Amino acid sequence: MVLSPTPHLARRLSLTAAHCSFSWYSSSRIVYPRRSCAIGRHFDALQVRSVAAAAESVSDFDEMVASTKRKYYMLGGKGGVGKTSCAASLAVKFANIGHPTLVVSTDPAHSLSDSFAQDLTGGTLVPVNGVDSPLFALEINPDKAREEFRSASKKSGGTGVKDIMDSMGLGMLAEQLGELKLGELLDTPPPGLDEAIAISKVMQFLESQEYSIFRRIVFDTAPTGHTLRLLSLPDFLDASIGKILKLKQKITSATSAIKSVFGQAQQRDDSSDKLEQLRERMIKVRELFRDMESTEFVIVTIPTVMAISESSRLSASLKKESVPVKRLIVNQVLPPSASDCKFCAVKRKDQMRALEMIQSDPELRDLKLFQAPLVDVEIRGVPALKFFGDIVWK
Ligand SMILES: Nc1ncnc2c1ncn2[C@@H]1O[C@H](COP(=O)(O)OP(=O)(O)OP(=O)(O)O)[C@@H](O)[C@H]1O
Repeated sequence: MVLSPTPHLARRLSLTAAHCSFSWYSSSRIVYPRRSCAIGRHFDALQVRSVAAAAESVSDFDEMVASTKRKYYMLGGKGGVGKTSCAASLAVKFANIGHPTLVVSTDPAHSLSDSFAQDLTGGTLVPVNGVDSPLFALEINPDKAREEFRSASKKSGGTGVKDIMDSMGLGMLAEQLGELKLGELLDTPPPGLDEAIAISKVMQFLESQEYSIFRRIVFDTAPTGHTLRLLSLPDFLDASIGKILKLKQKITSATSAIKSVFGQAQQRDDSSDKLEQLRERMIKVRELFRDMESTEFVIVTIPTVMAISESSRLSASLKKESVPVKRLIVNQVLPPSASDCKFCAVKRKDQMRALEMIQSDPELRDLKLFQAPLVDVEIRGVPALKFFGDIVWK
């Protein structure tokens, strides 16, 4: 099969390197740009065969689009491997296939705006232009989300309650509160907190009727370290908030008894409600992460030993936490070439070694593999994302 990009796209993605020019061809179900520069043909044939062998369990994208039920895809991996490019291209592909889609960045260092070449900042849903079905993007403002959590928690269980207790001479309870280490949590939020709050915020959006149209939700997540901490956070926050609320209840009944003695009216306490809501949302985030029916974590990696080792650890952690993980994208794979560029040949050999690692890695070998070629232009804007997505998501 030969793919011929439109002249416009060919210009945008003029896949030409200093010494090579490209056309498109497919091997098995993988489509590669073919370079006309001359690397030994024998070597090339070997490379094509082994890349194809390494990718024997090539993805079945049909499975990802088949259902009209809402599905969540979380793309994550090591920093800089191409998570945003893959997430944005997947979102464009879903939308063009006919699924109204929302793409969300929960990475505190957002790059969705750069990827779509559109201003998507502001923490609200922004329509992405140039796709067939509705595609909206959302970059959660981590500072705002964290502030919301801080103010809700502080009012309900943090300094606010501690001050009240101190003023009432309930120092012992204040000490108990100290044991919760809430102050620490609020002042130096652990990595992953932004993301947990961001995801819970998205859940809040999606609960409303207005957003029920979305069938595919694609998350561009923060690098691996954040993800791993994020997985344990809902449990941690659930437990912390649970303790705070229990303590708050004790204090409230104590204070209401005192107040009734002095005939003071009870005041409605919104902060507890808010904290309870946050807790419920955290529980939903935890459930969402483990829902085999609707959620999938897609690992994005590149063909280097370091990145694949990290992906293996990520996969193991996800499985240990019962997070469904079925697919692996290997991005930036050097296309086969007919040139004798020494650098390319050495680099490709190196990549082959890394690709072979996947086949023998117990954490990765059973995952469905997607390969994305390294292209020599930035994948930026909807036409480029569409083009890239058509190569990757098959
Ligand atoms: N297959 C590819 N070919 C060429 N360039 C690529 C490819 N994939 C990604 N890039 C480029 O690499 C850079 C980083 O990509 P991207 O922002 O998607 O990575 P990321 O994993 O989301 O990064 P971060 O961890 O910083 O959020 C971008 O300039 C992007 O255009």
